[in-house]
Order: sequence, then structure tokens, then C-alpha cells
Amino acid sequence: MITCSAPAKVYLFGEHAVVYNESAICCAVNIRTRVNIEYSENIVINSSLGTTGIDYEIHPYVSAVVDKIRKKSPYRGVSISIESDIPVGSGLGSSAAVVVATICAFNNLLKLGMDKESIASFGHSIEKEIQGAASATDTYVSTMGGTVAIPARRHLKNPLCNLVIGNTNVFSSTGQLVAKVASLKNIYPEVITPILSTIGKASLRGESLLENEDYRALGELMNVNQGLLEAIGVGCDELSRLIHSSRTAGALGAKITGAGGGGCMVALAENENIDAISREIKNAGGIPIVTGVTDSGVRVDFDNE
Ligand SMILES: Nc1ncnc2c1ncn2[C@@H]1O[C@H](COP(=O)(O)OP(=O)(O)OP(=O)(O)O)[C@@H](O)[C@H]1O
Ligand SMILES: C[C@@](O)(CCO)CC(=O)[O-]
Ligand SMILES: [Mg+2]
Repeated sequence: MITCSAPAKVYLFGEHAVVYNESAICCAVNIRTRVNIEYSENIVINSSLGTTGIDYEIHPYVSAVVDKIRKKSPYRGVSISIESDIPVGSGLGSSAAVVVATICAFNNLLKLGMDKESIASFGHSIEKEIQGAASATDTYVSTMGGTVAIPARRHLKNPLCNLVIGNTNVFSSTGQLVAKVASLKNIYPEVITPILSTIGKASLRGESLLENEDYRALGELMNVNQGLLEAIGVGCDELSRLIHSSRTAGALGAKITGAGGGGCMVALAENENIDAISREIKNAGGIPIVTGVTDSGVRVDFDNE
């Protein structure tokens, strides 16, 4: 049996804009998905979503990995079992983490010799296939870990502040929200394109603020980014409640992370405010998760094959 794991991610800046090649800053965070794999008579995929064979309804991302690998390097069967601490469909990159951890597991089981760059780009091809439009960011950051400036893929200083995530527990589909922004951009290109480009500019400014450890200004610009995400229609009442409660409780900045429409927000927080922010997120109906950036991307946790 082989176990591989990969981390979740949050965007400090730039979700959605990144789909249109604008700049973004994305961090791998210390919440992981673990994928166990072993040879078996046929194909079994087991997760909190159910137990299936290849099944594009229940396990689209994992099924796509299984199919693509089988075409490249045929094998008889495998049993894949997924355990995850990342809430599913909530903006924390659960799809990217399950994809890169599954690819890493196959890489070790079948001795495919893929390096991390190949795992990340294979992962991106799977996200594109299932999601429609997808940037390479989620799969890249989940593979490599750390704080990454996109599109340059430059590793930045990790923020020394804490990240408090608030999960609305409202399921959202990244594919649908990406399509919603695309449609808005199609109808009002002269309005929406500059908004996306302004998000990119906030992100570029964020790079130097991170390097200078100016977290007050970083938080302020995260709040600006949130306003722009609202403008492109990916906010919702539940997210707004958590974001505003965190700010009231002392967050330096708070915004949606990931696709929006539900899912999670992230607040940048100094040590002394973590408890108050977590409490206010709870009072506002959310589930708080206090976390930080991890440099550990996808990795092999166990291998006795
Ligand atoms: N632990 C898991 N086991 C099996 N499939 C999973 C798991 N986690 C995620 N998935 C797959 O990923 C899908 C959710 O992906 P989606 O891109 O919509 O959300 P996300 O990745 O959590 O958020 P975002 O892309 O906005 O960061 C699920 O519907 C499921 O198909
Ligand atoms: C909304 C989006 O920008 C981030 C999802 O985590 C989509 C993508 O980059 O593929
Ligand atoms: Mg996803």
C-alpha cells in the first residue's frame, strides 16, 4: 500500500482573475487530503462521497486520473481510498489536492518516474477536463507547497500572520462559478475586464507587501479584492456575514477564497485576534479553521510496495 497526501490552498489575491492570466498569490495551507492505493482485481474508489468504480458522476476527478493513467500505462485494477480534512467543494482546492495526491500515488505504485512539475501539469490537465476552464494554480500550489506568485510561479515569503478560514458550509461548484464570470464578461466585456485586471494589480502590489511583511496594507488590499469579487458576482450572503464579522473582530483583511458562491472565506489575523475572529465566524453561522501556510506540497507518507 502507498499513501500520498497533498495540501489545500487559499488565495490571498486573484481567484477568477487568474483564469484570465492575471496575477494571483496562492498559499498551500496545512489541511490535507490523503490517498491510499494498492493493487486489486478491479477498480474501486472509496471516499466520503461513496464507493464506486470509475464513475464520472460521484468521482469525476479521480476517475479521470484513473482513466488517463490506464491509457498511458495499463494495469489491471487498483483500490483507491481517500481520507480528507479538506471540506469538499468549498474553495480550498479539494479537487486539486485529491487529483495531485492520486497522481502521486499512481506515480509511486506504477513507478512512472514523474517529477513534481509533471505531476502538477498532469493535475492541471485533469482539472481542465472536468471543470472546463481551470487555471494551473490550484494543482501547482498543492503540488509544490509554499506561497506562490502566479503566473511567474515565484515562491514568496510565507505570511507570518495566521490564516483563519471560515467555511459557510454552502456547497459551490467551481466550474459553475467560473462559467458565471465568463458569461458576465461576455455580456459586459468593457466593465468586467478592467475589474479582473484591477484584481491582478492588487495581487502584484500584494507581492511586495508580503516581501516587506506589511500585513496591515496586505489586509487592506485583500478587502479591496473582496469588493471586486462581489462586483463579478461570486459573493453570497453567508460569505458576506463571515467576512464582515471577521473584520469586526480585528482581522487585518478578509475575503472569499476560491470560487465563492458559498464555500470559504479567509481572514488574515494577528495572534491576539485569532480567538475573537474564530468566535465571530461561529456566531455568524460559519465553521472556523485556524491554519497557516505549509511548505510541504504533495508527498509520499507511506510506501511498502
Ligand atoms: N475527498 C474527496 N474525495 C473524492 N472526491 C473529492 C474529494 N474532494 C474533492 N473531490 C472532488 O472535487 C469536487 C469539488 O471540486 P471543486 O473544484 O468544485 O471545489 P474545490 O476544489 O473544493 O474548490 P475550489 O476549486 O474553488 O478551490 C467534488 O465534487 C469531488 O468530485
Ligand atoms: C475560481 C478559480 O480561480 C480558483 C478556484 O480555486 C478557478 C481556477 O483558477 O481554476
Ligand atoms: Mg477545485
